[in-house]
Amino acid sequence: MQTAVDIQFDNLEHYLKNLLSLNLEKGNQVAIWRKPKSQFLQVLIDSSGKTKKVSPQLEELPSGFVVHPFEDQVDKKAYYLEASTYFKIDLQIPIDEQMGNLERVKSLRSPKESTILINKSLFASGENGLRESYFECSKQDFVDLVEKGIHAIRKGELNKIVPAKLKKIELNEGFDLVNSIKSLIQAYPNAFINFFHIPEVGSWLGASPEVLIQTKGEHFSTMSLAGTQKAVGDNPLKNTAWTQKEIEEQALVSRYIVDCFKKIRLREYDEVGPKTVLAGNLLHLRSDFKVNMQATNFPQLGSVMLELLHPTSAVCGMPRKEAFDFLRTHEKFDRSLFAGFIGPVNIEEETSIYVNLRTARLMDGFAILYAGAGVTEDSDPEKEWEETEMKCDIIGQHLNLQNQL
Ligand SMILES: C=C(O[C@H]1C=CC=C(C(=O)O)[C@@H]1O)C(=O)O
Repeated sequence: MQTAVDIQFDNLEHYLKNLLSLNLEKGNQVAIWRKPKSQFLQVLIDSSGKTKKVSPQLEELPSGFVVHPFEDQVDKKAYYLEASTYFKIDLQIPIDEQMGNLERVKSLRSPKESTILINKSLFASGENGLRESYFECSKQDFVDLVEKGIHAIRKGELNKIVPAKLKKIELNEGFDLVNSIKSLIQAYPNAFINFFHIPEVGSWLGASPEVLIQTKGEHFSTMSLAGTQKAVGDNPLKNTAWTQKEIEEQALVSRYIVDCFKKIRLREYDEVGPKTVLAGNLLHLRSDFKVNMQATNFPQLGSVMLELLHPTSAVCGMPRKEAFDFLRTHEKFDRSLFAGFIGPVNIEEETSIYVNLRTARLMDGFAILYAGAGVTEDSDPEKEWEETEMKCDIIGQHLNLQNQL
């Protein structure tokens, strides 16, 4: 075995495979992410050996990573990985030129050996807690749910609803997590690429397009993201037309955010948009909201808005309570962490919480993909189904890659 001093890694993948195999084997909790448009891969390891839950009073938390399911917990708490170790890797610099800034890995395994060990630890986990979510959702189940939603909207019980489905796909025997992370990073520069592993909860991999709340210094931001179509042609951002249904669907999410600001009597905010944005090979409509927390005297706006916003009408519906009750009654599976929120807290003086969308739960031999679609009065169930298929593909395409062992 080589010692820490003379260990040489061929490349980023080789280093990450060694780092992950060692930490997963030890039972550590791990979060790895790359923020939209960033050149850094950020790595957090919680080696406390304890699964922790905290109230998401973000401003008071030490550096960490939060993970909250779609449903509010009885105790209103989120899983919390504390940063026993935190560092970042510059994706534009060869790994051997930045070893001094990275977590030391004290033994060198071949990529193949590391991948086998990663899979052993990755899949040994997650047996507790969220098991009831393993359920197959047929096309008919989803279409029926959309029709029920449209019916409830026509009766005036709801304005908008976001039914979801789950889709089980087989994983190749040599599933290569690190290769999938790398592939997602390259494919989706505008997404929040994330992987997290909490032994008692499970392992998830995703590429979220949606910020729930972000705070940096005195700046707070959030966004309303909705309306989906496939990006086609040379310049989809300029040449896309949106239907009334999609415009309304997104406007309802913006209205939801503005209603939250109203609840706390916050009047000074900037709203820009909606504009067309690219998320993978999909287009959405997005409006950005910004608040100066110092000027408005709202130092805790991050936590306050997190509580008010989640789950937004981009993943649940409007009115929130009625939409939530509708999904609880009619959606036949547990969303688990899908459409919950995840992200780094107080790391480098920034907090960035994303909606857990375009995501997969990694299981032994298979993955569960999740996707929802915003339904309004004018929705076509068949089209909503196709939309969820496209959303599932965003992650699904990057799981069973050519085996590179
Ligand atoms: C619920 C999802 O996306 C939301 C975010 C953007 C566009 C959406 C839509 O067009 O329905 C959804 O509201 C999902 O990806 O599963």
